[in-house]
Amino acid sequence: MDTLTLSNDTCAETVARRLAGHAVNALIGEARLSPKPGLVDARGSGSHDDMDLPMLEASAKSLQTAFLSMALAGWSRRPDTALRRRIGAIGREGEKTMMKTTGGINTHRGAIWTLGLLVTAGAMHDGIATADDMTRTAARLACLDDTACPPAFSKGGYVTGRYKVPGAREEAQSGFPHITQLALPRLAESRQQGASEEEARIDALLAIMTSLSDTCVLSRGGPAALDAMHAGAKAVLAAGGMGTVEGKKAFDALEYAMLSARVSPGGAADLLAASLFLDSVAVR
Ligand SMILES: CC(C)(COP(=O)(O)OP(=O)(O)OC[C@H]1O[C@@H](n2cnc3c(N)ncnc32)[C@H](O[C@H]2O[C@H](COP(=O)(O)OP(=O)(O)OP(=O)(O)O)[C@@H](O)[C@H]2O)[C@@H]1O)[C@@H](O)C(=O)NCCC(=O)NCCS
Ligand SMILES: Nc1ncnc2[nH]cnc12
Repeated sequence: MDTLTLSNDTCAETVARRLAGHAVNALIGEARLSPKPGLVDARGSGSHDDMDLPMLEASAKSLQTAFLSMALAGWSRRPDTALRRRIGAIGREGEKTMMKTTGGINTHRGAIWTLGLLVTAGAMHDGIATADDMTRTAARLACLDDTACPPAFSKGGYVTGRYKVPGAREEAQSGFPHITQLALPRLAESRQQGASEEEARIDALLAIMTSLSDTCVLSRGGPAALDAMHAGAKAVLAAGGMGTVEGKKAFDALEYAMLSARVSPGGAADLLAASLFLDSVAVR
């Protein structure tokens, strides 16, 4: 191996480890963030009776290897079908590892998809890219067919077909608009307005919840629950967000509604984790 190859390999490994580490940290940061309506957080299990914070943290840590493999596979490459198939295969292995870790509970299937694409995209740009570069490249990858992916029933596939709305696949294929147009701008705005870091992150989650067709909410609660989530999240932000007394009051009402309907915005949680990932690795 010549010196150039060796240094390129070393660089790939260093960048891939950094990206995978940030992805896991983003998942842990999302899981610990409190309060979140309906979701598992540091206070409890929200609308879930099969998940808790230690399980989410263990699940996040178990995905380090999958994210590392995706980043190594994507290093300095352009999007093509071979790469799409490769990360699909790694993603399915990651799902198996997650399921083994959680005893069969689906904690992070959507996150493996969203963060997997973004980690790969980051490595395709050699670890030096803006959030827009990474989301655009991830979208190109998501638009490619993974012909090796076995067809299987999914709740997301069922509700997106039934209610004619976009789901996780379409969010990625359209360049993650809920991250680039809602979460990241809101995170910056709330920080600038003097909200604490925790409050700013909750505001970013709420910004996603104002508009996402979250298939977790749809499959448990139908369109009425989804509409209530959109309206409730808008009310919190319109009241000034989590950094204000009125915003916190509106948040309590939203949380009460989501817990009563036993719904939980798992898709929005994944997109928040992906936003935190981009916030920590993207070049500005
Ligand atoms: C392309 C895939 C994402 C599959 O998508 P599909 O929609 O067909 O399948 P689902 O199994 O439904 O997974 C989608 C998960 O994505 C999250 N999500 C939901 N809505 C959106 C949205 N609009 N935009 C982005 N992301 C979204 C969500 O994941 C989170 O919630 C899960 C927990 O849900 P919960 O309802 O609480 O738990 P369940 O046990 O499922 O239900 P209950 O019984 O409790 O009610 C958890 O996974 C969170 O992460 C959706 O669940 C992709 O997964 C795929 O093709 N995979 C194959 C392998 C591959 O290619 N991997 C990727 C390599 S990069
Ligand atoms: N905090 C959380 N609670 C429930 N489901 C999730 N999926 C991803 N993050 C989650």
